[in-house]
Amino acid sequence: MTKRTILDVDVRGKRVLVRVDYNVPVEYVDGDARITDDTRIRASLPTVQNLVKRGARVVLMSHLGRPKGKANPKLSLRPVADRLSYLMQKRVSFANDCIGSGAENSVNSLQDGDVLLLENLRFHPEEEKNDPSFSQQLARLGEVYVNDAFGTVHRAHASTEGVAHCMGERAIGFLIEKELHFLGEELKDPARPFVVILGGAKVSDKIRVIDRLLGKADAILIGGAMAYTFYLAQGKSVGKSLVEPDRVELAREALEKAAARGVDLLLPVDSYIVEEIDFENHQTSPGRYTRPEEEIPASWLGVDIGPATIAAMRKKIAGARTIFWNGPMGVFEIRGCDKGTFAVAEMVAENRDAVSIVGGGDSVKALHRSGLADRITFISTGGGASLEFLEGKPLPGVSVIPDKVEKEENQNAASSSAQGSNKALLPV
Ligand SMILES: Nc1ncnc2c1ncn2[C@@H]1O[C@H](COP(=O)(O)OP(=O)(O)O)[C@@H](O)[C@H]1O
Ligand SMILES: O=C(OP(=O)(O)O)[C@H](O)COP(=O)(O)O
Repeated sequence: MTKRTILDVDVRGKRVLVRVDYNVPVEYVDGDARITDDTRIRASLPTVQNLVKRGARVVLMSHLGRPKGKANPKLSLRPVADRLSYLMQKRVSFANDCIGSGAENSVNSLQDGDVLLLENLRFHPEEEKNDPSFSQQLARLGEVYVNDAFGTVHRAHASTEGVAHCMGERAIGFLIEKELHFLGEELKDPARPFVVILGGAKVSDKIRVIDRLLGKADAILIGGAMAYTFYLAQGKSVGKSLVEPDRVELAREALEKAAARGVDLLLPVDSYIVEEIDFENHQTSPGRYTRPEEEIPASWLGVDIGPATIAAMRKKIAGARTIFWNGPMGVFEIRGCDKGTFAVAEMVAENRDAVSIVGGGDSVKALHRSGLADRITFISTGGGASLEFLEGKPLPGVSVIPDKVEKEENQNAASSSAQGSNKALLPV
């Protein structure tokens, strides 16, 4: 059964509250925010443009980063409104808050076909708590609820789940529809060997997924900060590397399970290490590679995989027939710590016999930086979301949208093909 989409809803003259994922990478140069990858904004355009064309009053809402429930000017969505306006060649207004009288006044002044972006939802702690009264305040801003935030469908937050229960009309947008369709088709019965590459910094979230992936993948290659929690589980020292001590037990269980099931769980055998890292100014102290199997000294931290690890990964990636990659291999934003990530991008791109899927905000940014994005089969806007989909878990942001009724399915088969341009592959 497929989900109701925006094509199943009459939107003309209605206030349509759309959850998008505009959690884009942002860097600050001389105090000014610069969006360094706008894939997620571009990916929302088919839905937003379709709603505008059909005379909806479009109210967009998103989070940006993890401000922990407090307003933080560095995580304002205002620069995103400017980029969206540029991409649409159309005025996009901005509300300084996502709830309250200011937001309601901004929404009420919209005309048919206008677009408004609300300020960062996560400036309110109630968003991530899925607080019912916060959901009701959001629901006052629209008659129709649309979820098109694929990157955030695995979160049961007020804007992705709670608010939908307060609104009569609900649907998914074209981005979620396309992602579910592609990932569903390709990952249902993946061509083997199926190789999953995992890295990045969201260790506590993503390490939980490994347990289920052990039943699906033939090999799991680990890099990024994720690797160091596994090192702890093996009793190795990790110095000052980013680790999640609460997840060491999970990592130990995953290692045991992988061995018992004969799944290749490949951990780095060497790392690029530094003594100091300044994320804000993109600098590190001079670094060096560890020798294979050398442990990380106490005052150092691992910030990339090393050449021996890259060589070991090359073999696995070259032989794969399906590749799923989420999470950079190191702090690729900083020169010197980017070699592992770009090497993996190259290896994935080089394997022309495999279906390759790369997902996640930062992974996709790295892929674009590598210049190899057009050699990847599918670029997903979701990292954690696509992993949870692969794991087979219900996604709260999708479950909350009703299924199509049969009559609608038949009607839309015709109207979707007529609207083919709205469903083009990601404009990346
Ligand atoms: N060894 C490491 N130590 C600290 N941060 C790391 C390390 N390796 C990768 N990262 C960081 O992980 C971040 C991306 O992680 P994550 O959000 O999990 O990926 P994605 O957005 O692709 O899902 C990047 O900003 C990168 O700098
Ligand atoms: O960037 C995101 O996920 P991703 O890093 O897994 O791609 C989404 O916007 C979700 O963000 P969250 O992991 O802070 O809930």
